[in-house]
Amino acid sequence: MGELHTETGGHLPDVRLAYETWGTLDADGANAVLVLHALTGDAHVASHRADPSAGWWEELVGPGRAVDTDRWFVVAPNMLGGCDGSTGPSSPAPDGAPWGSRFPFVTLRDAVETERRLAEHLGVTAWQAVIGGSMGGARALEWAVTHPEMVRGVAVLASTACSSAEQIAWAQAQTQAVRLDPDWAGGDYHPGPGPVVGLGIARRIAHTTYRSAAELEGRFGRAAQGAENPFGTVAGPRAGRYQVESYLDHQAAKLVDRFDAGSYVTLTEALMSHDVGRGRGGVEAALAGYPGRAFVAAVDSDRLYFPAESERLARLLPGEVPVHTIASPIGHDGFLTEYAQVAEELKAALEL
Ligand SMILES: CC(=O)SCCNC(=O)CCNC(=O)[C@H](O)C(C)(C)COP(=O)(O)OP(=O)(O)OC[C@H]1O[C@@H](n2cnc3c(N)ncnc32)[C@H](O)[C@@H]1OP(=O)(O)O
Ligand SMILES: N[C@@H](CCO)C(=O)O
Repeated sequence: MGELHTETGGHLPDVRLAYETWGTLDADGANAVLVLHALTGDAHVASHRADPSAGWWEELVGPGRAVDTDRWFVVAPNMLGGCDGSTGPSSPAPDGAPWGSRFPFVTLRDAVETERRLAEHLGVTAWQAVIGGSMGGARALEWAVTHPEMVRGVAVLASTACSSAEQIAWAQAQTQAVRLDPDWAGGDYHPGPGPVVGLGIARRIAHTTYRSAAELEGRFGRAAQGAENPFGTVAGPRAGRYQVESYLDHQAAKLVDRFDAGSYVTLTEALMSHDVGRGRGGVEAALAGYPGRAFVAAVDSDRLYFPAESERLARLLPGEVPVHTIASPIGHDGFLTEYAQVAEELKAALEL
């Protein structure tokens, strides 16, 4: 994608974006749909011939699905700063060593600029829809506000127009957990293994906010993990655990296995900076300038991206925009597990 001067004055001499596509682009380049991933997601939204493994929104995208790949050319990039093929802190800098601490602070606007260049590279002239959940929804809104002439429809699931103090607070605990791990080494831990303890703690904090208290209670309650004695964690050398501790240990290990700590901090801080109203006279003024279609959905049990925030977003978008409800007991992650509930409404609202 060439060189990038970032919003806050950083410089990347040569940005690479990894992406996947489905379907065929028409000659006018306008039958396109952009799908944007959440914090630790990737470009693999759905299966395709080259990679038949299920994607994270498998039931949304494909032949005959709500985003019908027989009709639409679907594009999904890995975000700038990520670790699934796009340029991020673990990628080589011009001197061949990983960027590490030299990787600049990036914002969602910087990510949108790299995605705009990707559109140009692919020959896409307009998006019928830009769709995302959580951080993907935040980027989708940034797209709509930054390039309204290119965005005919936007879908924002479990997300907001700007990160709230509460969301920033949870995120800060996570970035601190990574940064305060001695193996972070100021961000220059490559080749690794790096701050795996800190990253694991960050995921435990994050994952708890992605789920609901009711789900954790119903699923684990106060049960012990197998024959382990939970009181062992306090009293003795035997590290007994509650079942929910074991579950979070597992979630932490899974993320540490598949995600780079530098990317985790970079993307988390990009999301903390999210504010479509920055430099545009505030959120209200920024959203008022978007003339396209909009679809907004919230998970009823979300305790990180409250449904009330989606209602505010819908009110501020021009026209009558209803908030569609994903009914799920699990919390924020419901936009990844039960999105199919709103797939038909999304298709209708964005004329897909
Ligand atoms: C694998 C990848 O590459 S994912 C790439 C794309 N990723 C993304 O888009 C990120 C977003 N995705 C996610 O965050 C998640 O995948 C979600 C939210 C969609 C689903 O979360 P999951 O962790 O799969 O579901 P769930 O909360 O039910 O946890 C199940 C896991 O907990 C484990 N588990 C359940 N109870 C316990 C326990 N008491 N102790 C230890 N582990 C436990 C299960 O064995 C299972 O393990 P597995 O995932 O290794 O099979
Ligand atoms: N579980 C998701 C939700 C973030 O909003 C992720 O890790 O990307």
